[in-house]
Amino acid sequence: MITVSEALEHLFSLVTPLGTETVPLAQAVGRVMAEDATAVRTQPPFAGSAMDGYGVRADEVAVGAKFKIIGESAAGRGFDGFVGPGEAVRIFTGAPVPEGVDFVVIQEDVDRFVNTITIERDPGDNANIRPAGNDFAAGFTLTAPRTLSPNEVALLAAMNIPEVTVYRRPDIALISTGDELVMPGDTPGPDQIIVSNTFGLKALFDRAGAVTRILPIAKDDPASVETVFELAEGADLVITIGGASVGDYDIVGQVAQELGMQQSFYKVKMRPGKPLMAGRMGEALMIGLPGNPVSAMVCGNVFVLPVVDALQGLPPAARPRQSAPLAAAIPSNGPREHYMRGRVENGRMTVFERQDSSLLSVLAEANALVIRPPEDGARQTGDLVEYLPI
Ligand SMILES: Nc1nc2c(c(=O)[nH]1)N[C@H]1C(S)=C(S)[C@@H](COP(=O)(O)OP(=O)(O)OC[C@H]3O[C@@H](n4cnc5c(N)ncnc54)[C@H](O)[C@@H]3O)O[C@H]1N2
Ligand code: MOO
Repeated sequence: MITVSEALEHLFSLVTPLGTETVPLAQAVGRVMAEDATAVRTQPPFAGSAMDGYGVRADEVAVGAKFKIIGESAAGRGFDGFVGPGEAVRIFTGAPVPEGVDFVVIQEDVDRFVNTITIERDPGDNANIRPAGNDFAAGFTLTAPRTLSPNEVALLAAMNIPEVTVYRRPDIALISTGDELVMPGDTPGPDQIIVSNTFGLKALFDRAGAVTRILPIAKDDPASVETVFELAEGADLVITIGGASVGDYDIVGQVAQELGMQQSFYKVKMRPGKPLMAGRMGEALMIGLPGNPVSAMVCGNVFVLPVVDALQGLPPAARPRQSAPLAAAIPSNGPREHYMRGRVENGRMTVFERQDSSLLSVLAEANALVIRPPEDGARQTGDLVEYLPI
């Protein structure tokens, strides 16, 4: 059996980043930018006032000083003239600072009588002026690749970039297998259960930028699995759930290979998630996830998300780990790398008692997978453990 990091390396070797497309800025959040974006203008393009008040000459600012108001500078409509000694301009936040002005006295520190102001309170040392280019200068570059956050979308807008070149969203086809499975809302027979992790996985992948199609559930017979595989035509990534282990009805690997899947690996030294498989299937990448709901979700986080990232042109790498001290002791680990469900709160990690890979109610409580190396000894309260945020 290979290790988790070896399996990830194998997966990355099967990935070729997808092509690119151009999208309007309003649809760019969460997408991976494919080309550097460079500002063609300086922001702000002029020295602007940071406050509402009166623009004057700094060397004249003193409590008791009087100024004559000679005009107004508003945002979008500046004052064209020159402001000389003893003169002031009424100025508003975001307005261009006129020539001659190098200090804005906020209006709360001033008494105004008709067209004259008197400084009543010490305005301090802050000139309340933002210099031109205070935010960024023309030529400033936001580098690619990066997954665009709302903050970066705002920055691109300020840079006057109306559309962005991004990597195409991966098309993922999700196939659940098993005679026992019915869709949520259907009426299950006495030996049946509701398909669940399919929906969790779609949510997980779509949040990472993919467009995930849930295909019809395949029955535990080769003809049915084959038919549903055909429906996956065109997908960048075909993901099966279940039928991956060694039971008589675990036929996914065999059918996939009959359809031309070139297997890269089968079985990983981890817990849960041991019966993971992957390979190439024509143009697509195929990943076979174990059926146990928590195993499927753990493998989705550990393996599929980095693949979704890499398909979208991000550097091939595991999702970053964090660390936290344990809130309570945990026993030693066995021979497989264990991804234990836990919850980090107020900087301390609680590892849950119940770790069976069928427990979605426990997974839903978790916000972390605590990573235990193989044969890791017992850990005490306060010991630092590594985890993957989920
Ligand atoms: N003799 C052995 N038995 C098992 C081994 C082993 O090494 N030797 N490995 C165990 C491990 S570990 C896992 S994980 C499971 C994985 O089995 P499969 O991938 O073949 O999954 P299934 O048998 O089809 O299903 C397992 C379990 O999960 C339920 N399931 C499946 N798909 C879904 C779905 N989409 N939504 C909700 N639940 C699903 C299914 O009903 C089963 O209860 O094998 C162990 N056995
Ligand atoms: O490794 Mo299985 O994935 O324990 O449940």
